[in-house]
Amino acid sequence: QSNEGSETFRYESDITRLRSLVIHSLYSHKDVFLRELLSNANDALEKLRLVSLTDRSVLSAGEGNVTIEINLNEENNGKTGQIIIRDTGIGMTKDELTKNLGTIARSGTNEFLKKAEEGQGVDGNLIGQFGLGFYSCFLVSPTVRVSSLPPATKENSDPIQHTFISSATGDTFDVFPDPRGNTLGRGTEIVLSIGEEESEFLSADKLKALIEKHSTFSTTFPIYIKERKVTKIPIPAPQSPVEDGDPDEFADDLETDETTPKEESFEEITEENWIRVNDKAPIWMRDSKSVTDEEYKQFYKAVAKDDEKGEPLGWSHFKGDTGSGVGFKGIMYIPSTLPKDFWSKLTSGINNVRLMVKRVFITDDLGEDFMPRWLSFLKVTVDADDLPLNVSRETLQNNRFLSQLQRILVRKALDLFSKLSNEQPENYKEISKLYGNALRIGLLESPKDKLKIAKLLRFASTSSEYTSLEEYVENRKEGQTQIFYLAGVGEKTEDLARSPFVEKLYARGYEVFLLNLPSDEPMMAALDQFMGMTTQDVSKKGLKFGDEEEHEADKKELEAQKVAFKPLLDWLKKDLKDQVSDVTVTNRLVTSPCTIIVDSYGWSANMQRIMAAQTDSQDDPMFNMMKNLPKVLEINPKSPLVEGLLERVLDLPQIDEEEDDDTDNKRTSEEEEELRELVRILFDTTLVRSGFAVADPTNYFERVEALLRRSLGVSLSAKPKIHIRPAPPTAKGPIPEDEEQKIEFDPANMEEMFGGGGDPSQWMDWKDMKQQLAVEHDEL
Ligand SMILES: Nc1ncnc2c1ncn2[C@@H]1O[C@H](COP(=O)(O)OP(=O)(O)OP(=O)(O)O)[C@@H](O)[C@H]1O
Repeated sequence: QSNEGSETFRYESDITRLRSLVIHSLYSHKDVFLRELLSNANDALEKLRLVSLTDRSVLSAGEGNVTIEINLNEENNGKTGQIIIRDTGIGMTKDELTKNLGTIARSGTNEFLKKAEEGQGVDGNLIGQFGLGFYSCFLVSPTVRVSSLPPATKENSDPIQHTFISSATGDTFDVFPDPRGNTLGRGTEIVLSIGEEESEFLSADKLKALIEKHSTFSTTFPIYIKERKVTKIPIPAPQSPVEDGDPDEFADDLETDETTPKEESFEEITEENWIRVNDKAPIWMRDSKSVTDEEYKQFYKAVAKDDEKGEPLGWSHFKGDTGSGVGFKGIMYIPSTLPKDFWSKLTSGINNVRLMVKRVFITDDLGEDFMPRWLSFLKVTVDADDLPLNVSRETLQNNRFLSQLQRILVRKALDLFSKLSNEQPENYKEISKLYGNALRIGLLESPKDKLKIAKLLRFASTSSEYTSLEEYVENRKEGQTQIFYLAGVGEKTEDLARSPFVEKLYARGYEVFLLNLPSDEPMMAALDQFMGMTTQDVSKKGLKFGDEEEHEADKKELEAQKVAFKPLLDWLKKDLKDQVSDVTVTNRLVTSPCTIIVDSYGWSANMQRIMAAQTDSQDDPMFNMMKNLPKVLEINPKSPLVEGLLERVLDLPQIDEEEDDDTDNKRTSEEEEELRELVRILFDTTLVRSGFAVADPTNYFERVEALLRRSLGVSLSAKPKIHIRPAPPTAKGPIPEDEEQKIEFDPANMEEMFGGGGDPSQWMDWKDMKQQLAVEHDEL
């Protein structure tokens, strides 16, 4: 090299690999170079600021800033040129230039090399995860020249500006004293030579757009860019004799054009101005009191490009400390729409948390389960004041800061929901419609927060279309210790309100939650207790009004009814012994003659339907066990129908218990057989009324028909008068050709046959569909 005092150094082997990997694998993400260089410049300026705290003299060479200049190569019509980035930061000595840029492997290197060489996700994300730093400049520039000058200090009172030169491919680099002398005053200058292929970067507008995209908030130091403005100034044309005359004289003359000034008569004036690019402080760094709603909404538009409505339903601007000394500031938004694929994406993670460190964007991929999936819709920007910039994702995930941050974000989210529910009740209705299901899942998945989440839920009930658990507890009746609810997935609340399980509670004036979301029942069961009350599925055993003790008369009446109805109970128990484990008298009914309940630990009818919707559940032993758990038939002693049944049973011919089995058949009188048929119909109907499925629908319909025949006086044995004409004998020979009717099984014809379905190969495989259903169920 011709530079005086130049020394040639060999790159460390890892660095050579890193350099070539960066260049090859990130080819399509070239524009990261600017972000990385600006981030380095910011670090250098921050370091200078730190040093200046103890030694003011280092600041003598002026303010801390970054400047970007584009020099076009005029010989080449501006198709090639240079980009020069200067900072007035801490700079580097000769030694530092050599070590920092060439010979010392940095923290993330090995991990990055491993990942990149395995071909794992070498894309924008990987760039975000690793500080690729300096070597990204080789993405756009085949040779890079760095000159640097540290400030004068006691230890180094007369620093000398040095230059580092390296090409993208060689395995050596040179360092020498800058032949220009100390031109920088302080700091670092990076000169990139831009070839024709990368000429898009030789535009101030392009660079400004890149800064806006990646680094608007990346530094508090001003970034200036030199803009060239070319203006054309007309040069007054020499006076012609024609123009001396009356101009109107030629007004209609086609030749007039000839008098307009020619191109040569313009002069180009180039003005160069330094324009500040990053003059806005990011809103999350500001005091929330100084930020207007409009500004919050504007920022939301920038972070939530996928929100069609573009307006958040609420936001929270927070700052704090993780407790381990890392301060942070952030903003979280509740979007006004859920992405269409939100529920199917729940398991694959949504990257809605943008982590910045000191305003430098680090990553929006903190791993699938950084935010609990039920809160993954929140759009969050968090800026930490202190985290190593070049941490990899693995080290990030193990970072204490992140696990603390995770807890804090959940808490902030719950606080935000709670604040909105108190302060903006109308808006909260919309929120709870959109996110109610997610919050229910949150209650199921986050036992620690279940009481907080429970307060955020809203339900319909027998007394209100929209109410909360807290309001429910407030409105409870004296002595009431249970929160009553009935769940029926997808059912209308009006229909649930008419269920036999609700009628007595409703008639007595107790409030019952009417729940129809799939997550409702498991959620209520998981909640178990709320403000000292327990949750009670009214279709299950264990319901208590709470005033039973005070009403001795009621209790006595029930006892008396148990005695009076004993013959009916005994008869039913015997007759329905395969279907129910017990038959009891109940006072939970008003007009319905009977109902079927399950044990408190069993699945309700609703839950059985949910579980049955799961593919393959029929073969699942757990499903079958839960499905066949004993049910109890409860009869309403006040129902005229039940009274009628009792009379019938009492009227049955008396059976002598002493007689042996041989005579058993004779004992089954015709009356008893008829009664048995009626009871079967009543039982099946009660199953349906109670939300269960009838075991054998064909049998059920035959019984109903028999009942109808009896009431119409039609003979039970009468057969339909119908003559069945058998099909002709098996056909022989080929099918006669008839083009019009011929339908060949050709996938290309499928569209016609089924009225359009696109490319059959794109159709969902039935197996996939089953799997998807299973996934949906699991999410539940
Ligand atoms: N503009 C600069 N001024 C002063 N020192 C610099 C400058 N740019 C780079 N350096 C030095 O060179 C080192 C290597 O830079 P590089 O960008 O490759 O990695 P890094 O800064 O350590 O990581 P990251 O890219 O995550 O910031 C830096 O640590 C710093 O010491």
